[in-house]
Amino acid sequence: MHVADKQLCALGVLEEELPAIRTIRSLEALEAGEEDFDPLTYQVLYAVAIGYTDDEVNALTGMSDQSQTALHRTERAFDTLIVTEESRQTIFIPETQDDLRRALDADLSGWEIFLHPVQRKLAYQDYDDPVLVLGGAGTGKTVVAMHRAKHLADQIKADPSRSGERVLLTTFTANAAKILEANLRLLCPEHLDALPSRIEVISLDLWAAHFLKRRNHAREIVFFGEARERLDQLWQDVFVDHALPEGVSETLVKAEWTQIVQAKGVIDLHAYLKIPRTGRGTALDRHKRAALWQIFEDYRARMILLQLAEPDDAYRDAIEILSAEPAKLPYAAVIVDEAQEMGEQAFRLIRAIIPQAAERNGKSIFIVGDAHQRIHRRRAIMSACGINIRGHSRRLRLNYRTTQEIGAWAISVVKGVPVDNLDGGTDTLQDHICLTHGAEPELVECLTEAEELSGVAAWIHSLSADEVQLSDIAVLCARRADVDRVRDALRMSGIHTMALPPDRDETRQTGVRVTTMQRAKGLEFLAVAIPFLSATSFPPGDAFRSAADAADWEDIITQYRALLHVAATRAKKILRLSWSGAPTGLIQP
Ligand SMILES: Nc1ncnc2c1ncn2[C@@H]1O[C@H](COP(=O)(O)OP(=O)(O)OP(=O)(O)O)[C@@H](O)[C@H]1O
Repeated sequence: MHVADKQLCALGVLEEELPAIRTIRSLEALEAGEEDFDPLTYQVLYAVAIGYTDDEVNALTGMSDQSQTALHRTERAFDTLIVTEESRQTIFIPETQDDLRRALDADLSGWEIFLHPVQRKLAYQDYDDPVLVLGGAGTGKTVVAMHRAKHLADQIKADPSRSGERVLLTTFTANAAKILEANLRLLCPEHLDALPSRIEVISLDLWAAHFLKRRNHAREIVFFGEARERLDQLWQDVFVDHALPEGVSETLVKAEWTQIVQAKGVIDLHAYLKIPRTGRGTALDRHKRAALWQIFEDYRARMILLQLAEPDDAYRDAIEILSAEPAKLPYAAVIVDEAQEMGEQAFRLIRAIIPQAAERNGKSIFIVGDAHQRIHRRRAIMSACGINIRGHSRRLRLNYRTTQEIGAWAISVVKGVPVDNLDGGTDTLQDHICLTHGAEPELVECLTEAEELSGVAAWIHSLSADEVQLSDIAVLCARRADVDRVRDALRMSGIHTMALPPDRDETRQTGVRVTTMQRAKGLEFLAVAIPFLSATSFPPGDAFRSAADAADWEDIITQYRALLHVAATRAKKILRLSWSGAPTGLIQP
């Protein structure tokens, strides 16, 4: 690619740096020479090299100052932020008096005021087809999803003939939905508080459960806990009554049930014999499949007898009801966050809530996700579930949360792992850019776990001495049991802790946040410690309980890579990783 000197200078490159720039022949060489350039020059060169247009580069460089400003929460008044033409392009300008008052009065985060032009366009444009937004951790996918919800709810509010319509903003877990709702309350409380509310925020599991309850569905949907144990017992009863085909273990039967039969919605032997089992590690011939089908039928029959249902059953039942009465729902749109965790039945349900025909009447589907962060094993190809994005797939590339140093480390954990784009293609973080710089992640090798724990406590004390708020620090663990251990150790060192911040109200409480990596999804902290990354603890031994063969084993390792990637990308500025003995093979110390 040739870019003229004049053009580079117009984008902000210093003239005296041009000779050095002209020696660079590849992106790798540019990355290696980062230290040699002025930071702004580097940012411009990088953006040009990965194909940004001049306008995008200008927006990016103008943007970085303002996002920094917002993240540091300086006291600048809102009207001084919108004086320049450049900032007008890059920020979200309040459209109502209420929005403006909130922006001026409240302690707002960056995302409530700023939107990058790419984000703004995505959230505020009208589309004829479903839209998919991909982007690495911290690129503002959730922010875009929230602004999209606000935009669509604004349109409903503005048109009295649409009164009663609403936007369904959904995500994978109830915890993530809670966080979303708390943030949305800052952006557009009037839509949540309206009667009836113009935006409904709920996990898809719960949505399906409520929907079926209103339709007098008799079966209890089993998510976890005591009912889950009853299903485990059911499997044991079924195994007593059936001989397993040669070479097939109980673990394999259960994995086949979850990952093929339930995930793909297979309901009869004929379909099961024909279904492609892509990704499964153990071959099953016709004969074995027929034998397994008897086991599956028996398990299903017993489950129905006990009036229990698995989440995929619930999705399927809801889809069936909706297919018979599609027009009755109030939803003008479905917006999906964390879409990488949604399986086939979930996408089919979303399609059933907004059937294709309804798109002609202005109803819409908007999906955001990042398969690098898939921490559960469900996956799907959206177009195979009837959600055809017809080229409406967009990528967000700028990471507003983590420093370049933390981002690079987090990406190294998932490097080489093939990652999908939720629609049958592949995805990559090659063009991911972090907007800020900071210290390298601290990698700490210890002799024992006790030493690790006292190291984490000393680290927290030193951050406190540097005036970092305890509530801005998190310790993230792979296992629930470790959360308690960490809390005990920190308490002994005189450090106040809090198990989990489920919503905004609690973020005001003091105390270091100690939680599992899974529950940290959707959150962010100034400083994050991740202990217990030794070869014997990460992944934890019991993680492999459901592995039926080598392919499952690999899958679980990939899942734990993603989990560590998620945990590391929760850190905005400081990341500390530790292990005792040998480190996990998932990191390069
Ligand atoms: N245009 C922007 N200007 C300033 N800050 C922004 C902007 N967009 C997003 N942010 C901030 O970046 C951080 C990450 O945003 P968000 O949580 O939406 O990203 P994400 O892509 O959903 O992340 P993840 O996939 O890791 O959950 C948040 O602190 C958000 O406020």
